Amino acid sequence: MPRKKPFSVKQKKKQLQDKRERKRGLQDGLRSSSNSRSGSRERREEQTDTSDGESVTHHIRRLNQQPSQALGSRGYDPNRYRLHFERDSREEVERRKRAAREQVLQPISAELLVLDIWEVYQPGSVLDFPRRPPWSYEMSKEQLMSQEERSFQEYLGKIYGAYTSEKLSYFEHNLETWRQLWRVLEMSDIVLLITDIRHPVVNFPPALYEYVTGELGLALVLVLNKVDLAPPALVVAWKHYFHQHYPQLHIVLFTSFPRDPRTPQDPSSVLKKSRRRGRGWTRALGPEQLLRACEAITAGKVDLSSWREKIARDVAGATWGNGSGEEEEEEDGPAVLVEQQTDSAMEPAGPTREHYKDGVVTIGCVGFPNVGKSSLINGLVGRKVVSVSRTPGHTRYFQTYFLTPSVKLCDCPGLIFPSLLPRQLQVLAGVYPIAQIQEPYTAVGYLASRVPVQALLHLRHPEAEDPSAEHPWCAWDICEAWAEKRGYKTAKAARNDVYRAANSLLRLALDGRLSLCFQPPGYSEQKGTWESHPETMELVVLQGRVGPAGDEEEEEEEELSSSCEEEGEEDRDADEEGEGDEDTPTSAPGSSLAARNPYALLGEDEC
Ligand SMILES: Nc1nc2c(ncn2[C@@H]2O[C@H](COP(=O)(O)OP(=O)(O)OP(=O)(O)O)[C@@H](O)[C@H]2O)c(=O)[nH]1
Repeated sequence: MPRKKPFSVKQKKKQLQDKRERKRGLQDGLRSSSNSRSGSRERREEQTDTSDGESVTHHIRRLNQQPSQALGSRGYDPNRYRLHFERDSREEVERRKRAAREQVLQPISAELLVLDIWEVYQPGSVLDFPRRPPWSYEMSKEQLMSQEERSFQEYLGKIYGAYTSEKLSYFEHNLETWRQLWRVLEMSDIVLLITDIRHPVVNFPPALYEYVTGELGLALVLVLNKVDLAPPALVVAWKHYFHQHYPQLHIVLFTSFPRDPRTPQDPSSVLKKSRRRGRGWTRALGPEQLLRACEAITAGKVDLSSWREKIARDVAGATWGNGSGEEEEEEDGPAVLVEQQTDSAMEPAGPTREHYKDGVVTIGCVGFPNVGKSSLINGLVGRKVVSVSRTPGHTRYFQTYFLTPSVKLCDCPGLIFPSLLPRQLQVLAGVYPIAQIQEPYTAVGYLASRVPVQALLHLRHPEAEDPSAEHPWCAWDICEAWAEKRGYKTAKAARNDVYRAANSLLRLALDGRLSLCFQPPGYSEQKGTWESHPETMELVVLQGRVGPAGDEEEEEEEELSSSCEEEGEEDRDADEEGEGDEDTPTSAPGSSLAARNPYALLGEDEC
């Protein structure tokens, strides 16, 4: 019998650790390395980068884990494109929790709601996005993959070599997601960069602008989306800001859920959720503008008359989908949604790019998570063809859809580019799945320093005996007061559930019910000019024209007891939004709730 090899304690420990990891991997429903390009790395909690001879270790947190039952049933790994972020260290989380309990919140003046794109992205620095390294047909698939891995690790190494983790924003560490961007850019004739109008600078990486308009020589359309959530004057000011600094952009204003900015709303609307009924997706504002931009770009090389006819039909009410929630057969377009989750779909395109192949224009929709890419596609089509969710990272692989026989739309998963944005602001911008945040309190503090949350929600300070007396507030107090008001209790000790309250507040901000809008430099000084700008008037009229009529939307008040959220509020943002059963933000510009908000920009003097 062969003698057993001696085994050190250290080796034994390592063996056990590996075994545990393997087991955990299986429970997580992760695929075996043979099916995954990232291979065994997928199961590790750490990534090690060795560029520059230095070892840079990134502790990665993987979000949006899918249940293992989903594995394999449709022939692909649902966890392959999960969000991968650098994990906040335990010390950092503890430090932030302490700060949330101790730091008294100071209101921040309107001037500081300015976001400077140069500070956020430092154009020309290593805060770039990863590119597909050069390749040739002689390379095997494995060679190609490992070259991409290496180049990605070098990219990460450069960023971590230049900035400390504390300075860096959350950004995507999953190479698979970047591969999706590469593929979408290779396929596209026109690139749509979709941004949220409340903070378009957050969603506008200048490196992408340079790459698309310069290196690729493609047209870039900037979509300022969700314009229903900002005052029209601010929307127009942002439009001009981007025109001035990025002259090659085509800019389109869009909202999938228009509402009339002139209609005053009940201040208590912050606690109401509205359900969309009636024509739903067919009311989107912006398809006509987008068509005009595409007509200008294609300059007659593609026949877009079928798109123009479709818009005319939508406007006339004879739409492809009547918005009743029932799917309709399409009259003149193949109703094909192609899910591109296969490896072959992800392989690089040939070196020569054929524009407008077969007389079809391919429009790639890219942008950060949660900016409304999928909603925009639904809004263009006029019915739900791709699913929409509050959870960032919901779209996991790119999908294509023929809007008309000559117009192909391509929906890319949300991408988080590296920047120097505070992580709290990223959370409020919907980049991080709220239900999975380790420490939500400082993000609440960030919000409450800029929006008078206590006043808007009529919160009573937890230590206040006399409610009329002034009390200094910290972020924790706000969460505690909201838990008290909503009746959120912990299951074990029936104490105020502060974590749940913090999540709930962040969701109100994300939905636009607590409004936090940033402004371009110089906006406050020229506010009057923007308010009387002809384009502002035009936008008001346009939104009023397509905004929902009274019978198409109804509002429901959420009860102030925890029982109304028995489903588990932690999971609410994970739900896919269904047609006709959708929470929509109710704090539109001009709402009196917003009007009482001295820090946020919404309708300060509109009511
Ligand atoms: N108020 C308002 N909300 C919108 C609009 N468009 C999308 N939303 C909401 O924003 C959230 C995200 O929308 P999606 O269309 O799923 O966003 P996405 O960019 O595809 O997100 P990922 O799948 O994470 O990449 C959902 O809660 C939508 O209801 C809009 O025009 N106005």
